[in-house]
Amino acid sequence: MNKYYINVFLKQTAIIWCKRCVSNFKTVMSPCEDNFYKQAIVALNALQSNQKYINNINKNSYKFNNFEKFLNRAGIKVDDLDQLSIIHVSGTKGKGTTCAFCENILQQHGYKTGFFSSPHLLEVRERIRVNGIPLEREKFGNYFWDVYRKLDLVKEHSTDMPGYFAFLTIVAFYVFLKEKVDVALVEVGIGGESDCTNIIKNTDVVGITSLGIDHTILLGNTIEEIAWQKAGIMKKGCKAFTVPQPETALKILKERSREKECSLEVVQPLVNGLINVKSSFIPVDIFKFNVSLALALAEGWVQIKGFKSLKSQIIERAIENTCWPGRFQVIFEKNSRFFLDGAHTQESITICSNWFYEKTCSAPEPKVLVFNVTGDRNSKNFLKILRKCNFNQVYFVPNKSYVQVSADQSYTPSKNDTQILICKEHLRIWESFYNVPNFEADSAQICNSVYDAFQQIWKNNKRNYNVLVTGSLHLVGSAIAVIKKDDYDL
Ligand SMILES: Nc1ncnc2c1ncn2[C@@H]1O[C@H](COP(=O)(O)OP(=O)(O)OP(=O)(O)O)[C@@H](O)[C@H]1O
Repeated sequence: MNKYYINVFLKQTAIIWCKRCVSNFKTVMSPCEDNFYKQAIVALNALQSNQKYINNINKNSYKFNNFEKFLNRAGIKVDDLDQLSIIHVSGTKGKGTTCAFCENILQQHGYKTGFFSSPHLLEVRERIRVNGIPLEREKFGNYFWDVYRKLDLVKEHSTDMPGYFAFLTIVAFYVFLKEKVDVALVEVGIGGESDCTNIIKNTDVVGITSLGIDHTILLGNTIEEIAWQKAGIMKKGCKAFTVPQPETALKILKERSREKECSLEVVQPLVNGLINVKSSFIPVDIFKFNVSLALALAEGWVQIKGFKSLKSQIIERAIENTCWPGRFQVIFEKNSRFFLDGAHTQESITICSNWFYEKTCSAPEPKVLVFNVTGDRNSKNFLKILRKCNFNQVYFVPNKSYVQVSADQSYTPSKNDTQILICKEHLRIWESFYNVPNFEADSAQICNSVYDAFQQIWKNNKRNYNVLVTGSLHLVGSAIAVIKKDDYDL
């Protein structure tokens, strides 16, 4: 039995690794097919990165940025997207988890599902799923090159190509049309109003998950501004759902739903008896919001399509065996417990540190933090929250699995490498806590990669540790790549 099937930690941590999850990480390929896929990744990585795109755009004029032009060049007219029945989801936190639950509920009722999400943990193909399974490498490669060649053929100058996220959005639409999915769950990239996924004109169902402060450069500094952006995905005649939100944000959502001429329902966070369903991979505070919204989206969708009502037994089973790696995931490896959660907003870091604290407060093992953040997020606030866990050892690391491991993963940080500079800033902040009364921490240091940090943890075979990896989903992805090295073909 594969070692990461093992649901390790006694009764404390019930992780349900369904077969769907495992297949996320393993595909056997012939060398030729593998090469085809790898070339696709190289071409994809050469497109403008999301970070560069964000740095270059003007907040007030970034709407779609030529997206329709690129979509047309790929052979898709905006009207063609009307063939898809879409559940469009925005929000600050919980989009991925909510969509994963909704996807599984609909799939287990026999509908063919498509799901476009971001970011990925290990491989980009995780972002485009059909029937709950990421596209196989070969299929991803085929679809990728279909779209890439069409765009490349007619480009007017060398940089006349969509950026990384826009390109993947086109591929996702292309896949869902070709695969003739019954329902396409589409998670926005950033915001809503101006996100390229919002090119869709007709949406059946809209979900807006918990709102909070993130991506402020693009979306604004207040919860009201952010709510306005996120509500931009509502469409005339759709059914929109959200979870309870701060009052001022909810007011904006309601105004937007009137303006867009659609209904808006605030879904209460407790789904009948479902709170007792044995899916404890996420803390109950998050579970009740994300699951209730997921169920409302699924029910809203069958209603709008005029299909039969969902069955409670199937719903329960689907909720039980949904998994969404990198979110409140616990893996046991080489005697240590790794708690992985890609929290990267203040609210999420609070929930994540409470989760880790509750699971480990009475455990005798030393506590270790492996941390990084990306973008313009305020790491000081995050670290302030995390310090309450009383870590014995802290590692600040770039979002890299290994230093110089293979051609496309190679990374040798220089002294002035931006990621190392960010780690230095984290270390400086952490060391400033040493003056805080009752603050306990043995030591903190910078490592060049997650592997380097884990080696330090594993070098002492006799000791068991509780290790929290958080601050960035990219960091969590790198950690999974290191932990699952034997199972996963890097
Ligand atoms: N309802 C929620 N409230 C607060 N935090 C949440 C909630 N749901 C998820 N999170 C946190 O957000 C992290 C990412 O979860 P998820 O992938 O579901 O959200 P997302 O909105 O898709 O995130 P991203 O914008 O980073 O893609 C989780 O690891 C968890 O820490």
